[in-house]
This record gives sequence, structure tokens and C-alpha cells, in this order.
Amino acid sequence: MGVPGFALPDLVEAARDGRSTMLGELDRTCREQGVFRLTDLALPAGLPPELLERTRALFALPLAVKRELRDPDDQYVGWRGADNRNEYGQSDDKEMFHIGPRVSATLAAGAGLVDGDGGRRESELVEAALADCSLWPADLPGFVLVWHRFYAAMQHAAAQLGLALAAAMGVESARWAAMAHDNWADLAANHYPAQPAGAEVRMRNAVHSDLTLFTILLQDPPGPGGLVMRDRSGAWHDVVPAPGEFVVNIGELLTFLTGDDWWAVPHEVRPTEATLARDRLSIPFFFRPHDALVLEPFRVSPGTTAPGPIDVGAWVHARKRMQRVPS
Ligand SMILES: O=C(O)CCC(=O)C(=O)O
Ligand SMILES: [Fe+2]
Repeated sequence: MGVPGFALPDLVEAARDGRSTMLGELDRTCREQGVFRLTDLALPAGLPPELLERTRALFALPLAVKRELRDPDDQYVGWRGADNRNEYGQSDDKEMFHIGPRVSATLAAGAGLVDGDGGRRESELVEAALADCSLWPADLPGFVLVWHRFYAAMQHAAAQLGLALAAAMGVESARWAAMAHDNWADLAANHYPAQPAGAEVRMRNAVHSDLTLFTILLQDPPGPGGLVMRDRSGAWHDVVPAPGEFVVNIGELLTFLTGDDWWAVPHEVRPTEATLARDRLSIPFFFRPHDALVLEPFRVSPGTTAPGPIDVGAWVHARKRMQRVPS
């Protein structure tokens, strides 16, 4: 069984018309696999390739410049290098960059630029972003701009996808929208450097599930891949990068909201001989509600008691600090 695929416009239409076959298929996928491929996002032409290129330029900056973008206390904002720590207290073989409205208020302003608006507004936006948040790389205005544009495009896709997922869950669209509207989604990048032959082999991204409602991930075709996801039955599936495709994986908050029905899919990026020979880039959009929200489950599985409400900010904070023992 591979990873199922859905076209976003089909999901939007299914949600609007209540088309039960496709919504049923989406529900089954989210219960059993917790991951699907998503196509036809109608992004502005050339946006993903430009995003990948400008993100490579960020990681190519001198180490001293990247260190300026480092937050000593929170590895999930700004740049983090070899001192990143996974849930097992070890460092993954990657560097990363994270940003979101909790630290950068201008991200929401990118919405007006999705269709490539006039140059003056673009340069004003970049200036405003740099003045507002010191985590943006001041030497790379093109990076700042394309990240704002892509962030806005992901918000648009997530709003559409969220309504389809709500329909598949049997949750009213108004209830979903009230939770998702003022979200604090983060956009991030992982850069996994190529390893010289004979170097010590380390995990590129240790097994975890995401602290999100869902994540929309862009890979870097024809990059080397290595991403694998474990379905509810325990089987691992390769999630191979392909042009025009995104990967959507269910996060832990949707497992909570569905009373454990939907599968917060564990996933990892494996180091294999073939994948290690080349560097790899991935860009996850972590779709998460605003920290100020308190969530109650949409439903409770028969025979179980409802878990207590989740204070999103406190939950995320605690979960980021949680340490696990490798199994
Ligand atoms: O690099 C990838 O493909 C996956 C990244 C990931 O799982 C994450 O950043 O949470
Ligand atoms: Fe992940």
C-alpha cells in the first residue's frame, strides 16, 4: 500500500457538496495512515523552486552570520545548527530555520503579495519585516520576501484543506474555522548536508510525530528523499519527493481532537548510502492554533473518558521539552 494522493480542488469540492465517497476516503486515510500526498495547490508559478533556491542561499551563509539568527533558548525560532536537540536529547544531522507570527508579525502581510504585487510594496514589506524581527537574514531580502509569499500561500492552502478535513471528521465548518482562523502556524526549513563517504552515519531526523493539527511539507525533487512514515499497523512507507506534490501528515492535536481516531503519524528521515551522498532540503508548514486557545476534543471514542482540555500554549511548551528514550 502506497501513500494515497488527493488533489486540493477535489477536496474543496467534496467538502462543499458533502461528497461522501471522497470524504470517507480522506477519513480512512487519516485514521489508518495519517499521511497523504496533496497536489494542485494552485501556487503562483515558480514559487516553490524560488523558495528552495533562496532557502539554500540561507544555509550557504557563513556560520558566523547564521549564528546571529540563533535564539539561545528556543530552537524552534530562527536558525539552529549542529546543536539542535531531538526528543531523545541527541542532535539530528541537520540545520534548520523556523519562523512564525509568534515572533514575526509581518508574515500575515504577505497575503497581498501572493500574486506578485508591485516592487514598492515588496521592498516595504521586507523593510518592515527586518525592523520587526531580528531573526530574518538582513543580507537576503529575496529570502525574506519569498518566505512571506510562501507563508501566505500555505495559509491559503491550509484554510481550504482544513475545511475538507473538518468535513471528513464530521465537524461543522464554523467550528473548525473559529479554531483555525487566527492560527500561529510556523514555516520551517530543514537542511540535511551531504555526507562524505566513510563519515559517521547519523540519523537525519529521528522518529517523531508533529506538534500540529497537520503539517504540509514541501520536499525538493529530485532530491535524495529518505522520509519514511509509519502507519497505524506499524508498516513503514517511503514518501518519495515528486514535482508538484506536497505531503500532508496528521499531527498530535488532531489525534486529540478526534478522540484518538486520526493517526499522528510517526516519521523520520533515514540516512542511507544513496540518500547521504546528496544534501536535502525540506520545508514544513506546521499548522497549529494560536497559543491562547484552549481545545476540547470534537468527539470521544466510545468506552473512553474525555481527556481534559488542552491549553495550546502550555501544551506546545511542555511537549517541546519532553524527552523520550529511544526504543
Ligand atoms: O525533512 C523531512 O522530510 C521531514 C521533516 C520533519 O518531519 C519535521 O521537520 O518535522
Ligand atoms: Fe515532522
